Amino acid sequence: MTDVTLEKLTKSYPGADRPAVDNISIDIGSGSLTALLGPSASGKSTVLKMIAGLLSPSSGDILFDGRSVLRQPPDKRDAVLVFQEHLLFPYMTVAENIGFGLKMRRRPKDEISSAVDGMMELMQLDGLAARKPNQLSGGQQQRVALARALVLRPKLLLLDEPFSSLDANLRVEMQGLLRTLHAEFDTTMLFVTHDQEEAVALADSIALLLDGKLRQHDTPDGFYARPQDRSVATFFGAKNFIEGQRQAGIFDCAFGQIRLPDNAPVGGHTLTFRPENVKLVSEAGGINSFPAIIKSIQFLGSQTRLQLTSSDIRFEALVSPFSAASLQSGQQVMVQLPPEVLWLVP
Ligand SMILES: Nc1ncnc2c1ncn2[C@@H]1O[C@H](COP(=O)(O)OP(=O)(O)OP(=O)(O)O)[C@@H](O)[C@H]1O
Repeated sequence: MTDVTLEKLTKSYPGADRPAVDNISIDIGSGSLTALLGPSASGKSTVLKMIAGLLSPSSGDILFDGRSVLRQPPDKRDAVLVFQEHLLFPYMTVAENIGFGLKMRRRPKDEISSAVDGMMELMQLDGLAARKPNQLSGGQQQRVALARALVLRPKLLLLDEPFSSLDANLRVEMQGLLRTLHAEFDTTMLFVTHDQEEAVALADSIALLLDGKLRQHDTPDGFYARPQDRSVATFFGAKNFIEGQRQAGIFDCAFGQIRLPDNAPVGGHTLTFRPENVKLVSEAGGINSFPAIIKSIQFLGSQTRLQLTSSDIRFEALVSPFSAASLQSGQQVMVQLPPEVLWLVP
């Protein structure tokens, strides 16, 4: 396991008008499963390649367990990078692909063969040893790519959009497998994804990159409960942003005097709350409750989306289909925003 620290890491490609990676500082804890999350072109792959040693930073440092690795070539970093396109050797069998790294390290033949057998079993690749990559499904190819990386027992495993080419069911299966592997191997894992749901489902910490900058590094629930700013909240699906004035523990806005939680950040002037945290209540008078008119109702299967307005301010709620069963557009309802689900962003 390796603790990875990025210190003011910056990469500017020649001719670009802004750095692809801009002054990123972060500590990726030893043994963690961390997602590097961001939309396309936010700099995720560039960070991964610099950590793997395939690209040199323009400035800043990369430390493994407190020591700079900038002068170490990729093969000396004990970090293995698995690409989205698997990049298996097409002319080698599955077993040869998996054993390739150990062969390069000149390990004895019987050691390679037992390590390969062990990985084939762990990755549920039994019976496929003699196949060539083009005789495998996409999911099987991804398993072979993971096996080829993990057989080297790297201290750091880097995965670039590992499951993006797989269909939804296979994706969920591979995500489960990755979590199992993380629990089984003493490896720090850092994976790149543009999919916020995948990051939340898999990672124990998420680093969000937007335009090459690190916007927030937090636990998955931290991004929902405590987004640092509006762009972070929006990336995580927040819809409700209400302008107003903060006065101590109260937010004065179109909904009235809304009581804030004690930990609401100082300096925030926009109230945000998740649609799923809006409560429908039967009576007026509760804390942070106010009337609203239903503008539209959309059945989504396991939830129902309500578009609401109160004092001409639109907001969204997600409620259970059961509690929405008797509702109609145009109807007035009482809603409640419990203080603990509220947050302020700048
Ligand atoms: N070799 C290169 N030369 C010049 N510019 C590059 C190079 N590689 C990447 N870039 C640019 O750097 C920026 C970040 O690219 P990067 O591939 O790191 O983003 P990403 O977040 O991984 O995107 P994606 O999810 O689309 O793969 C982009 O604007 C891209 O065009």
